[in-house]
Amino acid sequence: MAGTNSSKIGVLVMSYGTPVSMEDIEPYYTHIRRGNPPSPEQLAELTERYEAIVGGVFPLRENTDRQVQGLQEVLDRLAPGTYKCYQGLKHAKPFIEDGVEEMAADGIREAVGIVLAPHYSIMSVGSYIKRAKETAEAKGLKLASVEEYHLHPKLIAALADRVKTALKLFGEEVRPADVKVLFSAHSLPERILQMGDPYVKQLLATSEAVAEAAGVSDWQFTWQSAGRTHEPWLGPDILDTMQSLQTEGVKYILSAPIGFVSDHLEVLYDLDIEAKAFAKNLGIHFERIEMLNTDPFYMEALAESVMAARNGRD
Ligand SMILES: CC1=C(CCC(=O)O)c2cc3nc(cc4[nH]c(cc5[nH]c(cc1n2)c(C)c5CCC(=O)O)c(CCC(=O)O)c4C)C(CCC(=O)O)=C3C
Ligand SMILES: [Fe+2]
Repeated sequence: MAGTNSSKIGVLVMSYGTPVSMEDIEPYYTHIRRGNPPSPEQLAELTERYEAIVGGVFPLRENTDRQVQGLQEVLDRLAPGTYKCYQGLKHAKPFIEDGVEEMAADGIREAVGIVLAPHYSIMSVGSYIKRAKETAEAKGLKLASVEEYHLHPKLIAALADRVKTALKLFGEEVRPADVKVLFSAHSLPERILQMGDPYVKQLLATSEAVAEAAGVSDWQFTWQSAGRTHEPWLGPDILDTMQSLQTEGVKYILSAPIGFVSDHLEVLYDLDIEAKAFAKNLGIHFERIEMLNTDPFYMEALAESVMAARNGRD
């Protein structure tokens, strides 16, 4: 049995994490809030949002499991017997640290970390990688990392394909040119702008590349899912943007949440329930592109990024 895993390169696949059950929402939320438990009102509000989208399993958990498995399959095809994937979550078990420890326990000496989020921000991908590197160092494991893949040609192709497909959801009478495509991503506190963070620039670059590949000329980028804290968050928010678009006479909106890769709360609730109802009130027909989940092109973009990072210097 010796050496079956220890000769492999570990791949730490990192994702946000989601609760395992309704009872688990409180400890999960407390972890997101760096150990400060939410107020009863905050907890009730988040629980209601999850109740609206969860039918049994929390969708992000299933999707992350499938994405890790899908990446393993592509890596096995491209480089048989070379890589072994492990999961590491930011706010739920198995935590990022657990994933690195599991690799170390399997005898793995060399690994690559990648986050299931294509755009780099110090507050998102940067913090995942920092935690992974700290544990790897403590365990004597060499860890390279993929910092971004927001312009990977296969990611752009997969997203453009989804935009083109979704433009047909408005019906035959509606010309694609009459539809406003609204790219969006998770807002972050405005102070990232003073930190020289590449997040905004990368999101605009992805939006532009996808619009071009899909032949879309009428598009805009907007933020969504801002936190409810006292500091200012990046705007405009998607609801405000839709309000302005309505006054400009826009009747059809295609939502393209390119900052996310899975069906989860920010998509299934914030867009499909909240934004859709808001649009309906404005008399706007609102549709959304399908999320990437285990899209084969997305899985290949991840696999190629992992292989490139392994061959790279860091
Ligand atoms: C940049 C970014 C991404 C995208 C990149 C990435 O994927 O990493 C992302 C994804 C996600 N965010 C998620 C869930 C939540 N995020 C929260 C709160 C926060 N998000 C933040 C940032 C991000 N979040 C920040 C700065 C906060 C404030 C607290 C803090 O400073 O950390 C809260 C608290 C309540 C609320 O504010 O709504 C929840 C429940 C889920 C899981 C959904 C599910 O379970 O289906 C996913 C994929
Ligand atoms: Fe979040």
